[in-house]
Amino acid sequence: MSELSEQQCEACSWDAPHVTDDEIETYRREVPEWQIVERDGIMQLERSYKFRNFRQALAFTNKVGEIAEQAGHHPALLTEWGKVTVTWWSHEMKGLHKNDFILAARTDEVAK
Ligand SMILES: C[C@H](O)[C@H](O)[C@H]1CNC2=NC(N)=NC(=O)C2=N1
Repeated sequence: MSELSEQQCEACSWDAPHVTDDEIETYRREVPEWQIVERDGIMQLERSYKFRNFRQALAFTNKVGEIAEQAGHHPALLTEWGKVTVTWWSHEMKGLHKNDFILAARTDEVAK
């Protein structure tokens, strides 16, 4: 199986399957820096990246926006001076889907 970042996203739908605990364990090996958080009962994947200033943080934010548009799957982005927090989850199904782990892996790629 190819690396997560190279795999294709599926179309988002309300009835798509949530990732299982076993799948989470497998996927987390490729995105170990990401935390799983629960907000309002919704499981989310979250990581913060540090930068030297706001301009670099904003440039990264736009790169993440670009991969989101390419995939048709979008994160929550908090852009601050020297820091960007990226949170992925599947809005329509109110939880974590494999798409979120694929996009987290792609986010790590654009952070390099
Ligand atoms: C119509 C549009 O494709 C859908 O609303 C997409 C947009 N981007 C999305 N992004 C995320 N993270 N979850 C979704 O359910 C989702 N749905």
